[in-house]
Amino acid sequence: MNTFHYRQGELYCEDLSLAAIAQHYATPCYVYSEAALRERYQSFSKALGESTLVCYAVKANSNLAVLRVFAELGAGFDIVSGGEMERVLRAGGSPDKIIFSGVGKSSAEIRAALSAGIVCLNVESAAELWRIADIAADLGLRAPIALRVNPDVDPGTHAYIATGLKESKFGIPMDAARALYLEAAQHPALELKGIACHIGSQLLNLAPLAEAVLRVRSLYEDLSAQGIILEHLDLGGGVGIRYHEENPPSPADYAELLEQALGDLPVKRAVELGRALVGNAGVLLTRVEYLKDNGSKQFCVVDAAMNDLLRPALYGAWHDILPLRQGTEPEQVMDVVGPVCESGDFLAKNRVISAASGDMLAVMGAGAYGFAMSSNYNSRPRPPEVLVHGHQHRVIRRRENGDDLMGLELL
Ligand SMILES: Cc1ncc(COP(=O)(O)O)c(C=O)c1O
Ligand SMILES: N[C@@H](CCCC[NH3+])C(=O)O
Repeated sequence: MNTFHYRQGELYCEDLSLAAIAQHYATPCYVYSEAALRERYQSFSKALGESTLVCYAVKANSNLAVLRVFAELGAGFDIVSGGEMERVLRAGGSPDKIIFSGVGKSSAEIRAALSAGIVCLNVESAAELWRIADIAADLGLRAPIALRVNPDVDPGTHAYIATGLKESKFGIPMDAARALYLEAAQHPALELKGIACHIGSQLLNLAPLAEAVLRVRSLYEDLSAQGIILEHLDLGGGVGIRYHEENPPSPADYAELLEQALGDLPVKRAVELGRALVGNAGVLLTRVEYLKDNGSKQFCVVDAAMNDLLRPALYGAWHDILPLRQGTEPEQVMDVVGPVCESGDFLAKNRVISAASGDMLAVMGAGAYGFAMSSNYNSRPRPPEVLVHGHQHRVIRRRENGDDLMGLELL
């Protein structure tokens, strides 16, 4: 699907000119395509089939309107906080399709999740397991749980977003998990539902995931042999997307991997996809304030910054930057930088760009971990978010103003 495309020199989102949107809402501004959200979810859910619950990993983009699109499509949700659970429920998500991951669930979050009746808590340590058991017993419930195992495989991604290596804080080592299942099976307030695993994000090569899935399978078989029959295997998220020249796995590649590894088991599956569902459904629009020549270095100073899109500063991540109107300015090699007082505040380094002051640009691939990781650093209001549907656009989160930035403080 060609969500963002040029028509007569203007960049469009679906049937709307992004320049017109930038003029309407001012910049910086996030824009998402509803058609792209739907298409990405449907292609994964179709490829993976009915035996797999496709959960949307809310952390990637937790806007209520985005969540509502996925809820309407029947998605499950992978959450990592009580706040994310509130948002999913507010957007119409069903508790019986919510999975709760994360290494540091508080007692209040566990109590809220159990009371809401979510389908499974993915447990990350023995200490957390016994806390969940105590809270469930106190509530007079049985807690539905999976242990998140750490398969110790190298996902071949950026170190900050690799989660399945033994030195990472996530999951329980396989042998410890095996023993913990046997103990947990004796506890009356625990209901053993499945096994969970997630090895990292922006996976471009499926071989490490295949290895992890085989380790999960082996644990499932061991437990079955000991009389512990689990209902589901949650294989996590992490399918990568194309930001620049990557060649990410397709939904069909991913489905084939799961089918080959698990197709003969009488067990349901869940996946937790974030970036693959929303990453290329969104852009960040920005305007060029100044071109600046420091002699040896050229800068394109724009009105979006690391507080709006942190990925380049945090991971050195590449995002394509395209003009909203293809112009005639000569191309130059420039750093695209924002107004924030940090030398790490850049959206691109040494990029060939044709731009003049006042031009508008789109930072591509900004639908995942864009607004979700934004902040008010330098007391900058966070940008609005806009959803496009065919010829229509609507604001789905308004721009923050000075009152938003000071409203919670006491002099
Ligand atoms: C447990 C868990 N599930 C799902 C995801 C979603 O990852 P992605 O956006 O790469 O699909 C993450 C993030 O890495 C995660 O930690
Ligand atoms: N924030 C990361 C992904 C983190 C995945 C969550 N475990 C990124 O932008 O690539």
